Amino acid sequence: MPIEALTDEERADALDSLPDWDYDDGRDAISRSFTFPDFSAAFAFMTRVALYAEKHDHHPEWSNVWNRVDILLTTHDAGGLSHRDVAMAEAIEALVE
Ligand SMILES: C[C@H](O)[C@H](O)[C@H]1CNC2=NC(N)=NC(=O)C2=N1
Repeated sequence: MPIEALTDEERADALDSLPDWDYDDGRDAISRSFTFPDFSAAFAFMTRVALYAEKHDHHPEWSNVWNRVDILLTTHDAGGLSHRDVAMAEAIEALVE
């Protein structure tokens, strides 16, 4: 079964439930920046996200500069935002709590 992008209604609900994430209209993606006390903490966070990504076969677009990690989530196989991105954003939120 191919992965489907979210419907407009599903997308609106997802964005409501993820208030700290920005919506990128051009990419049909969500993004958020995280800052940590130092590189070590940022990289530890990335390691935890990476483990989630491998387990769920869903991978972030991201970059890291010292204590900052910028994450963008979209589903390449769906050409836009899917339930996989929402699940990953929720998992990331739980990781940083
Ligand atoms: C073959 C493999 O299952 C796919 O390429 C997976 C891997 N990780 C992925 N990650 C993301 N973000 N989108 C995808 O469509 C995707 N597809």
